[in-house]
Amino acid sequence: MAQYSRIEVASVMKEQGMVPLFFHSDVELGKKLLKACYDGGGRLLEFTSRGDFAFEVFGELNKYATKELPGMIMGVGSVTDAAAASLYMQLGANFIVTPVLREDIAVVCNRRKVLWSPGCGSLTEIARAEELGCEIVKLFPGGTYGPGFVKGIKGPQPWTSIMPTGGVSPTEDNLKGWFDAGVTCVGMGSNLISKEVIANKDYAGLEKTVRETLDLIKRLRK
Ligand SMILES: O=C[C@H](O)COP(=O)(O)O
Repeated sequence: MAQYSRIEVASVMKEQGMVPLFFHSDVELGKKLLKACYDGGGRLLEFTSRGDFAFEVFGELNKYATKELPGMIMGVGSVTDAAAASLYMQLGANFIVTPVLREDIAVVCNRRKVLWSPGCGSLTEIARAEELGCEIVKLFPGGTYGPGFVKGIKGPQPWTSIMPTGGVSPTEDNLKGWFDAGVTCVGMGSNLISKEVIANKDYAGLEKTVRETLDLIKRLRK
């Protein structure tokens, strides 16, 4: 079961300002990516459920993180149904991210007091997610909506915590736009843990980018 309460998870998401995410079916490679993010200062990561053996791979990565990376919070994204959410929680997922708002997933996560973040694309969906107890909503695909959409939502709903995901990149221009608009954190996959990083096994490069991006986010928030 989850090792961190949803309050702890939400607070690390907010503090870190970024949720790195990836999928790979190779456990050993996944451990190296995880370690690079951790050594770069990351303390929370989303493994996306996007391919063969995702359950097994997550189970192994979570065991590794629990044993070798103290304080690392592991969650699962791209979860599309309540059965999968339940299984991932059984494997120790500390949070669940979904591409769409599904009330059955909200129910199973709430029952176990596990933070869930649904992909939303309208103010009506966001409001419904909050009624169901969502703390941080994922704006998906974030790049399609843009920072202007976030600014618009923060007008009538200043309490809403938003995590744009999809098309976010670790550049100053891109992140400044999002944080100036008032996001709580951003989700970052292919522009951070890129195909090139994986193909070249550039773990040192990933560690450096994670460190620099976390520093950049701190600076942008001042
Ligand atoms: O839900 C995850 C997103 O599809 C990741 O998008 P990204 O690779 O553009 O960061």
